[in-house]
Amino acid sequence: MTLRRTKIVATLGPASSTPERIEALIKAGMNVARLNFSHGSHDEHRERARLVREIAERLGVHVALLGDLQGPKIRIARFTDGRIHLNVGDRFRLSTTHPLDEGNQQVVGIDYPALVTDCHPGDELLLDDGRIVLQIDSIADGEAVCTVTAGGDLSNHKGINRRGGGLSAAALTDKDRADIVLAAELEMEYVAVSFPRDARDMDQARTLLVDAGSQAWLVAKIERAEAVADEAALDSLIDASDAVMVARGDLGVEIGDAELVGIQKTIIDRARRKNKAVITATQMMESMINSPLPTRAEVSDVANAALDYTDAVMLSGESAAGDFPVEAVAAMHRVCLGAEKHPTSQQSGHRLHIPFSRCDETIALAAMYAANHFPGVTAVVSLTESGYTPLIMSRIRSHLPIFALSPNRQTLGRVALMRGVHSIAFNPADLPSSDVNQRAIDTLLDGGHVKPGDWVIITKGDVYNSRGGTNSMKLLQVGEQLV
Ligand SMILES: Nc1ncnc2c1ncn2[C@@H]1O[C@H](COP(=O)(O)OP(=O)(O)O)[C@@H](O)[C@H]1O
Ligand SMILES: C=C(OP(=O)(O)O)C(=O)O
Ligand SMILES: [K+]
Ligand SMILES: [Mg+2]
Repeated sequence: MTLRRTKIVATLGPASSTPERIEALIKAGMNVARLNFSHGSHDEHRERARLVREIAERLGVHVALLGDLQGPKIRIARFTDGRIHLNVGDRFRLSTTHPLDEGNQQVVGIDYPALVTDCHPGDELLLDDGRIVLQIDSIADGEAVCTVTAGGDLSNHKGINRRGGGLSAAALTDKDRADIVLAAELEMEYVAVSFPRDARDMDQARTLLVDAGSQAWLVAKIERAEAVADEAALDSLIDASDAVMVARGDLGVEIGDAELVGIQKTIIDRARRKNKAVITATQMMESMINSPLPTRAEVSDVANAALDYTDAVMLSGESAAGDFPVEAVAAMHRVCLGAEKHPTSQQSGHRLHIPFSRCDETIALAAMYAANHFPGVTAVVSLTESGYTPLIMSRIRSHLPIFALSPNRQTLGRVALMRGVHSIAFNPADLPSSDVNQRAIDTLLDGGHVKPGDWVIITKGDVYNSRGGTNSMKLLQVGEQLV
């Protein structure tokens, strides 16, 4: 089977919570399951996480869990009937005093008192990633009175942005703190911070995670106008993270859709140069919420993100609440494989003229350079403790698979997000060091990933228990007698 390089993140929700569905999603190609803490209870998330772990183990694959914090996003509360429909010209009120469970056709509650002080008549509010637009007519008695200028269905908990940005509270809320503890309990491989303003927000989240006993890698969601206002702002957020997400839902609303495509390319490129993973998110297969096939535009969007060399493409409503979650994963799988055949996916000019700064980085990049240039090589193998070496390796464009061999379950899950990296459980601790390379090759042979006569490149460190320990690479021919 052809290994897909571009990874698939799928959000789990009501449409993807039964054991059968989760199994089908994994078989169709879900590499990372996203639990969105903006929706659902802790017990629901616990149960989904348990199912993902259990089913992945039974199927012999590694699927990472990504917890996505709600952050300071302002959301409407709930409707008595779950949803309403707004028409252009309707008058609709957002109220800081209306009961939170009793939204109706005229008014819905909102748990953000500052809305009425931060907003002014004439401001435009965008709901549900911009699908619904309200113009504020007046503000009085704790309510914003609005006219609908773009209508549609509106359901519980949809987000609110102001056109032009600048509408949100402090970065980590009390709810986020509680959700971080849950992420630690569930040993999630990744935690995403929503609406970080700068590196301090990321540092604060990291401290909270470490205090909760979590080893999760941190994802900065790039979704504020401020975060992409200049290169320094973007770079400082990337530097403070292990991975970033091009969170196009909110970002597109804040900066406008015309700017979005260029910014996506900039974020992917800068993240990769800084040895960070990157996820491209939101509305990638949006029409598949109601349709079993994507549009040509969606096919093109997913393929172009893959050609931009994103690590992963993401599904939100398509897999969480749509009618065709498994088909959406299958469509992404198919489209990514197609895009990866294009020559630009395989040729690299990565950091050709830029010095390296660390030993493991130098070995990782040299290994990939050698692999890309020596035609006999069919696989790159990294014996890794933390997953950091395969992360660096996978920053370079290549058509060769990178195998991350690790004894650490969280590491095996973590590499599931990285482009072109495939995980294999492998414990070198009890082997004499002279046997380790042969045993690694045998493992690849057993999995049908290489055949006698192939060349493989193996990287490793002298000790197996520290991040950043990789200091050697070896070029070996499969089947050759090793000493
Ligand atoms: N755990 C969940 N429980 C209920 N509904 C969910 C859940 N996760 C996602 N959804 C639904 O799928 C939609 C799209 O998912 P997503 O993009 O993750 O959410 P949002 O844009 O609201 O943050 C949500 O608005 C919500 O209606
Ligand atoms: C992924 C995003 O965040 P959320 O779905 O939580 O709004 C986004 O805004 O694109
Ligand atoms: K979220
Ligand atoms: Mg968002």
